[in-house]
Amino acid sequence: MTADVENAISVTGLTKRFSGRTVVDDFDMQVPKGAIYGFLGPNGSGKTTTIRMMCGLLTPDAGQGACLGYDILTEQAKIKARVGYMTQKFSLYEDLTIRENLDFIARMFAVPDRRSRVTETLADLGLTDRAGQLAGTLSGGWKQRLALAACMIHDPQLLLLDEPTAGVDPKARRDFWDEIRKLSAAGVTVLVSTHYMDEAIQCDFIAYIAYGKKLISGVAAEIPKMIGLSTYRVTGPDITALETRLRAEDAVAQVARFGAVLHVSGTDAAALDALAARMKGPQKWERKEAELEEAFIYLMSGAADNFSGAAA
Ligand SMILES: Nc1ncnc2c1ncn2[C@@H]1O[C@H](COP(=O)(O)OP(=O)(O)OP(=O)(O)O)[C@@H](O)[C@H]1O
Repeated sequence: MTADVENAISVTGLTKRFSGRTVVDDFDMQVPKGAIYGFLGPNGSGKTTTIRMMCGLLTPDAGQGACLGYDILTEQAKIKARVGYMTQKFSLYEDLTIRENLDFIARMFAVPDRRSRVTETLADLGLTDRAGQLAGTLSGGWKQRLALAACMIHDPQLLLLDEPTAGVDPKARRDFWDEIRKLSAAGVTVLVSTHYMDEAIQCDFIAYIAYGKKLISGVAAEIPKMIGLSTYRVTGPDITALETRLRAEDAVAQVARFGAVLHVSGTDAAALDALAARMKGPQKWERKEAELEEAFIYLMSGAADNFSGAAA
């Protein structure tokens, strides 16, 4: 057992090769206990492989570290017993009832007082009356709540979420994140792998991974500053034509449109200021603090699948 009271996870030099190809390269990371940590990056960039190594679910070819106080190389079973994993796909049995599904998972994790824990979970979910219903007949939002409850049934200290709200309606999505916030406040550490901005902005910390390398990581609110993005908010007439013109400007790294408003960002503040001064007139240009939304769009804009391009 390694003593690390502050961090739920602390790893250095994690490296993984598949068929001679390095898919995760020298990855270091600390995840504070109770944090919601988002992993962003293109398809195939190594997010899942990284997360699995950090949690002792996959053995790295190089590197070391601790997860929940246990060595990721030698104490994997102890870590696994304390991890809840919610995959993107509904992974419960559609032709078992809601109660049977919870009971099955509780049995798998050898949950003490299994029956009462299942009954309690059903009550917490508000599904006591529907305990005998087949899980496959639930709506998407309810399936997701059930899946979350199932992967929390053994009181894990670490929760892994893989694009958790893909395909779920906005209300269910908000409820889901409320639930995740409560778990995080209670000390559960949450790792989220996602491509979606509305999942990314729920995270306290963000790591951006491309081609198996961590390109940026830190407190979510500080990511725009780390990238060095400057942003202007532009409103006024002929926004669509302006958008096209701006995309051709060297000073402009990206133009994000929010209804009738353009957020124009660049990494060279002086060049962007000069452009704003030149363009001012029909449209109003106001400097604004770059936010995580802009940073997310900027980071993900190069998000062609990994290993398909020249940089692979
Ligand atoms: N068991 C495996 N054997 C061989 N190659 C693998 C294996 N697991 C992952 N890979 C490859 O490693 C690379 C990284 O995969 P990984 O699933 O970690 O990426 P990801 O960023 O999570 O992708 P996505 O966002 O699509 O889930 C990919 O090229 C993938 O094909």
